[in-house]
Amino acid sequence: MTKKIAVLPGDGIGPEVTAEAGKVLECLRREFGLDVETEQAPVGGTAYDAHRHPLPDVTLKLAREADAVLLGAVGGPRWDALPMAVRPEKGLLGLRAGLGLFANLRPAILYPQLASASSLRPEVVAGLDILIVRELTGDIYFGEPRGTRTLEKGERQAYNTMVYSEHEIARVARVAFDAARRRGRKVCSVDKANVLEATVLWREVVTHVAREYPDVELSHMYVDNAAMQLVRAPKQFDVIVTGNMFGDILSDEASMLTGSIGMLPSASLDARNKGMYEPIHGSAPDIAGKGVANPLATILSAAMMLRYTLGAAPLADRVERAVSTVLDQGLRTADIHTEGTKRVGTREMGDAVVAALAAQAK
Ligand SMILES: NC(=O)C1=CN([C@@H]2O[C@H](COP(=O)(O)OP(=O)(O)OC[C@H]3O[C@@H](n4cnc5c(N)ncnc54)[C@H](O)[C@@H]3O)[C@@H](O)[C@H]2O)C=CC1
Ligand SMILES: CC(C)CC(=O)C(=O)O
Ligand SMILES: [Mg+2]
Repeated sequence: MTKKIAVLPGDGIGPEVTAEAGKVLECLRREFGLDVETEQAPVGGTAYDAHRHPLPDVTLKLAREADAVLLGAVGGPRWDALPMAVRPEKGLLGLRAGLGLFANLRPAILYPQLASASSLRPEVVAGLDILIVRELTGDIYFGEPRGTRTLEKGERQAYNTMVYSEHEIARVARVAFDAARRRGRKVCSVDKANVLEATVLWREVVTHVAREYPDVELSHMYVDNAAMQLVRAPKQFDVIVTGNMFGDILSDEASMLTGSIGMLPSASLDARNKGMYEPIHGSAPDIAGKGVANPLATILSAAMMLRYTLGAAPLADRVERAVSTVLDQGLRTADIHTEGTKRVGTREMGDAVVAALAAQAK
């Protein structure tokens, strides 16, 4: 049966990079018989401009009814002064919560061709393959109470609440342990249990869940140390499981080990592997509209969609192979450009991936 993909381009470079992933899906349809149809809807700032809300009902409905969602990015300076409740980022958080996407898989894999684009020495990152499993619907991003109040003497005070329940921790921990079983059988749980009660509970629950996985080695690390270890010796990690905020920050850090934030895809999954797929980066207002954004993170997110939700792992392999081919050809967007390689724009990079994919059908 035809699978439906909701495409939510969003803001800034979002439409530029999702357009290239769209071309890749179209190529898979044409050349390899992938049975999908796509439908677009607004999210983020562009949705606010059109509907006065960053997540209009029509978008949430489309996302709920679709088999999978492909999202670009949301946000930008144009909407930064809006009240928090209608900021573009709330549209994204609303989608994650509304679809129950509690597990965010962020693979940080170094393509060998990009070793010299990494911010670390090639020998430190060669062969890097880390999976960050970030809890996505809890923590300080969703905790109540939150807000701003005025104290007696007229000074304003703002507050947020870091909160985790046992079931939220246990379910994402199981995702991490299950993933570790399919790879290096090591999970490092990252927390701040020396200071924060919410993460004392995190550590307790992860330790408890680990008993179900005697074949997987569990370690714990404080987040400040983890941030340091990621740039000191990143290959010590196999699967990292952590909360929403720490995972957000550590995955941006890990992306640079692979050459660029423009290389890191993600899958946000519910309990039945229905998912939303998006690059880990934001709307990059500094380069939006210039045609220079790296579309590979979004194209690789579409590959994750093929693998996790559409049951088309062989096609996911093909897309990843096509990305490797264009890197072999020496094509680089500005963010991964190094001496001796050819600088290309967003569209040229997307077209090259499509050409490499189509060549596999010959
Ligand atoms: N998932 C989402 O939709 C996210 C949205 N945001 C929003 O995006 C806006 C900008 O946030 P920033 O903190 O600047 O983060 P950002 O990820 O948009 O950009 C950070 C830096 O990375 C570069 N970059 C990002 N993606 C790139 C790509 N594909 N190719 C080449 N370079 C790339 C940007 O040019 C910029 O210099 C904000 O409104 C923020 O709230 C931020 C992160 C995630
Ligand atoms: C709205 C933010 C939480 C988006 C973000 O930075 C992310 O998901 O990586
Ligand atoms: Mg982020």
